[in-house]
Amino acid sequence: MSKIALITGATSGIGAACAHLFAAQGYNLILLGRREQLLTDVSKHLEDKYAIEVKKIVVDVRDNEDLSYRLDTLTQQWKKVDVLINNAGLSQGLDPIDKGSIDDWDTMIDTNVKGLLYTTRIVSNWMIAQKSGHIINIGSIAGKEVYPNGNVYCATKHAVDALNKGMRIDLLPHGIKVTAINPGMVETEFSKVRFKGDEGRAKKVYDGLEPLVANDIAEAIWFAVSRPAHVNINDMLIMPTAQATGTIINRK
Ligand SMILES: NC(=O)C1=CN([C@@H]2O[C@H](COP(=O)(O)OP(=O)(O)OC[C@H]3O[C@@H](n4cnc5c(N)ncnc54)[C@H](OP(=O)(O)O)[C@@H]3O)[C@@H](O)[C@H]2O)C=CC1
Ligand SMILES: CC(=O)[C@H](N)C(=O)O
Repeated sequence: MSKIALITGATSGIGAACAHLFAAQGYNLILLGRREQLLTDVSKHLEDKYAIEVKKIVVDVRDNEDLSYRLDTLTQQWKKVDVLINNAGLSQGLDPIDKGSIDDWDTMIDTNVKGLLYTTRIVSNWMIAQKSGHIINIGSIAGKEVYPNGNVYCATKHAVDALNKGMRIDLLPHGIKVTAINPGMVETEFSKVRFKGDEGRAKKVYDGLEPLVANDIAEAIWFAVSRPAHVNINDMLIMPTAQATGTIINRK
């Protein structure tokens, strides 16, 4: 059976780019996201184009009960996951700590941290059973530096940074590789989501510079996954040439 990649947040951006790249490499895919139509469109396109098999799971990674149920009902064959890409995540707002929305904070913490934990808690056990696997955690430059008004989003990505290091220690004895991929600015739906659909404000983020595109990150992930058995990429920081630090550029 072909190798299997499980990708959270596969309906757009980096996750969708990873789905395309891994499909092109002949992987069968388990794709997760909340938007069913987008998931169906991506899945059908890839099955037609690459003659692979795709399992689509419409789920909110914040809902551990539903996530556990949907993953547990996969067949044993489909639980032989070779690569887990913990990608689902978002930012909400860009406000100073004294003005931030508690609901926004909860959404970011529940998605970026707890959603990643819930998924990993299940899939890591599948990998332990097969004594192999590779977990890719999508962090951010925001997990290395804090920028003005980045507060809670940066905190969630700092948490991912710590979790990545912890997973690497805990899972090494089981022959499981763990890698953090930390992008700078990537032009996806990220900023539109951050600014709650304000496309003008989202576009302004990238004014005057050439950001990364989703495939830049997918290719970096493929590099990490395709290293020989004795090599592990622990942590990769990938920035637009135009972005020297995590400081938000042109985001007002
Ligand atoms: N773009 C950037 O500049 C950077 C992005 N990152 C990180 O990269 C990752 C991917 O973001 P990016 O591709 O840019 O953004 P997008 O908004 O394009 O994609 C985010 C993906 O996550 C999914 N998602 C969000 N919330 C949930 C949820 N509760 N349950 C399930 N899936 C969810 C979305 O699917 P759906 O809405 O269908 O559920 C979507 O597929 C995120 O973790 C982000 O923090 C890191 C650094 C920079
Ligand atoms: C600054 C970044 O590169 C990142 N997209 C973020 O918003 O944290």
